[in-house]
Amino acid sequence: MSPNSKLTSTIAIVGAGDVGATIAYSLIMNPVAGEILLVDPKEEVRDAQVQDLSDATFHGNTSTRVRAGTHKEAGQCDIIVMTAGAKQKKGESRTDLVGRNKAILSSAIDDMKPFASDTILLLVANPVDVLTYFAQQFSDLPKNQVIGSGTFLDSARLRGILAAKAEVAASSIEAFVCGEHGESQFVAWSKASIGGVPLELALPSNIKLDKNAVAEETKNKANNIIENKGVTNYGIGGVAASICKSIMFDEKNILPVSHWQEDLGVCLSIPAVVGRKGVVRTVEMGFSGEEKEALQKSAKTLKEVLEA
Ligand SMILES: NC(=O)C1=CN([C@@H]2O[C@H](COP(=O)(O)OP(=O)(O)OC[C@H]3O[C@@H](n4cnc5c(N)ncnc54)[C@H](O)[C@@H]3O)[C@@H](O)[C@H]2O)C=CC1
Ligand SMILES: CC(=O)C(=O)O
Repeated sequence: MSPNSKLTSTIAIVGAGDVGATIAYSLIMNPVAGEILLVDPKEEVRDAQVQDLSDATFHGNTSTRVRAGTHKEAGQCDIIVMTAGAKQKKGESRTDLVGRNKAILSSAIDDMKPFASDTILLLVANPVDVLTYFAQQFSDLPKNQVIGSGTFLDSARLRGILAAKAEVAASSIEAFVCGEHGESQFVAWSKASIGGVPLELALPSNIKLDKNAVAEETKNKANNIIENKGVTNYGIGGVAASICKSIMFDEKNILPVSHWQEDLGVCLSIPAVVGRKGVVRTVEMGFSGEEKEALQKSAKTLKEVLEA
């Protein structure tokens, strides 16, 4: 898509803080929507973000207009990206945010109703898998239309780490983190490949891969960033914009997003086909026995948070 082609779609970003604004910026740099609405009860911050982001549209993207919007208007957009909520302070886990962010989600959804029938609600606020589940309950939208960014960000981090070790482009690596966007996540090592060749075979012979260390480094990356700058915003900015693009242009990319798992009774990430209808289908991964166990464990952890 040329940056100046006519774009007619609308994306609302509910929560115009660090993450919301960075997602908007990514959507300006990689044009997806004709209009981006920022929604936030902190009006001064929201309006300042609108002005700053509007300045960014002068450089190449004249198709996207950024403006302040209401929750009601957000409910009518093609995609609603939900970033409203508290973020972790140093030492806090994502699940520590559940009480505060469930209340914010519930009131924001009430304010947005009634939703356009084909809107896609994309959850980003944490704990993202738990909030995706609650958003499905509160919104009454079809479950395939309510998805979370899930382990897409963790998978991007994993690919970056593997790419540096293997000395190849991250785009040539196929590797997924699955399960919870949190402590119980796991790497689907049995499906990892480089250039279509199984990881073990494709790695240079002088590289000894410590899988546990790589999985831990991947999992801990958010905490390490938050420890030093207080927020993670650029990674999720790119990831959320990619999901929006796959939805808006009906690209049907396979993305590890959080979505409803009928057999597990929770929302968590398994790679899925993502298009204009949201999750089109979950990919049958053929997990190894160990990975199946890790998936069950992740679902159990999430159920405990849902039922607490
Ligand atoms: N899923 C992921 O991979 C990632 C998730 N996050 C999560 O994103 C969330 C947002 O993080 P930041 O932007 O850094 O926080 P922030 O504090 O900078 O911004 C949050 C914004 O939400 C707004 N807000 C509160 N209630 C609202 C409502 N009812 N309607 C609209 N806006 C409302 C606040 O006024 C604030 O401006 C956090 O929960 C954080 O943990 C952050 C990075 C990655
Ligand atoms: C904050 C968060 O969830 C992340 O950066 O992974």
